[in-house]
Amino acid sequence: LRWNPVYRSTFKDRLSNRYKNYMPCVDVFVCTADPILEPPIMVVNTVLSVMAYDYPPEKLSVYLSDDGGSQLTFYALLEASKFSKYWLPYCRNYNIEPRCPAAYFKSMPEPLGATHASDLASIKKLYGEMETRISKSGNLGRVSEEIRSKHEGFSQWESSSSRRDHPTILKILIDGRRSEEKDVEGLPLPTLVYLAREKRPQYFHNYKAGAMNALIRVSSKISNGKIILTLDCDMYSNNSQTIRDVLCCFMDEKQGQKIAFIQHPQKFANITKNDLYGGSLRVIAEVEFEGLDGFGGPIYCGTGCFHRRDTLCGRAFSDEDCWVDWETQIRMGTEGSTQDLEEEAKPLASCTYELLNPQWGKQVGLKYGFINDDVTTGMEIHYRGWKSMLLNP
Ligand SMILES: O=c1ccn([C@@H]2O[C@H](COP(=O)(O)OP(=O)(O)O[C@H]3O[C@H](CO)[C@@H](O)[C@H](O)[C@H]3O)[C@@H](O)[C@H]2O)c(=O)[nH]1
Ligand SMILES: [Mn+2]
Repeated sequence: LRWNPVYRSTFKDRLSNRYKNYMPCVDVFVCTADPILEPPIMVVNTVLSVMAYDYPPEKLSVYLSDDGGSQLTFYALLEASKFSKYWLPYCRNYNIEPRCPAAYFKSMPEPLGATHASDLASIKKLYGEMETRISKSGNLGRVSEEIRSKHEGFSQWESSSSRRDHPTILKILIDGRRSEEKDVEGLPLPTLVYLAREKRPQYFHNYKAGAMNALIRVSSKISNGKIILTLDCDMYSNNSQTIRDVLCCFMDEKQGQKIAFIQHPQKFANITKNDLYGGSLRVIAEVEFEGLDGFGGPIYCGTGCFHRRDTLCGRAFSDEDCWVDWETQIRMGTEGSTQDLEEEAKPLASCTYELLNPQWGKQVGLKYGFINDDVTTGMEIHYRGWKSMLLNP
């Protein structure tokens, strides 16, 4: 065996030319667990960065799982859903990077002319106002009655609800199937969903793996994207082209069919000047991962990773049966109202669902019982015959 690092690059223009109308639906899962340790404004920045991917919005759905079960986080997502109607057109018109608003404003963007300057000033103002409203609630420690009375979503919190004891709270804030969900320029928006799975003190919830498995099931009813991106709430997307990059690999006719997941390295923005603690993870990101890619692929690291839905749900690899029809999209529940869809999906996130379906956490979904469920899940996928890839654009 020889160390055989692999460095990949993609040809996105060819993908677009060839598969224009046949690209799969993509579901993005963002996980959060605590409105104090993970401030809602940071969480919605992550959400906005992926809502703004350069990808057809009708094929993109973003889910926020809130294990904190917090009205503060829900309120922030509600604010973000309104802000996205301005943010997405702004990103599109000026083709900006990164599309995480906080990171973008911090980068001190130079406007390209007078119109851009005025648009930049107004979007910055809108963002600032949203941030102020969100932090007001944060400082208060609760969402005011005035705000609560304006959106029916808040009524799902019962007076007895606490983070460890509450029913499933599910709200489709933007239903991409509905034609009236448009941005300020009249273009469609991606679907946006808030989920706080049911929590009861007598049931073990399996931490992040449990949250991910609830998301896999709930999203299968709502958008059922064939590709799933998992993101921690403190990790934004720094490149709007990433979905297209990833699809170049998954849809590659020679190698793509063997690929179960595509991992991106974690990059941190708040590293000390001399990187005293080695936070840039250079050995992992620049040596080990490329080397692993030459031996069947890197491990799954929990965030920044695109999976095939069917593999995550337990499908084994076989040479005869590896062809994927990316074009057809079985979108569940295309009929019916948003509310019907919510009611249909809710039972999938209940505490008892997995008691009746004990394959979850074992053969299906993220594996339970490990502190690093991501690594063990990735290794099991490899064991079932699949390969993975590293993309480090
Ligand atoms: O009960 C829980 C606990 C955590 N999380 C979320 O899971 C993510 C990761 O948790 P964190 O406490 O930040 O763990 P880290 O050690 O920073 O995470 C690294 O290690 C984990 C375990 O290997 C991976 O799952 C992560 O993706 C990876 O970034 C965060 O977004 C949390 O909000 C939940 O959703 N529910
Ligand atoms: Mn973390």
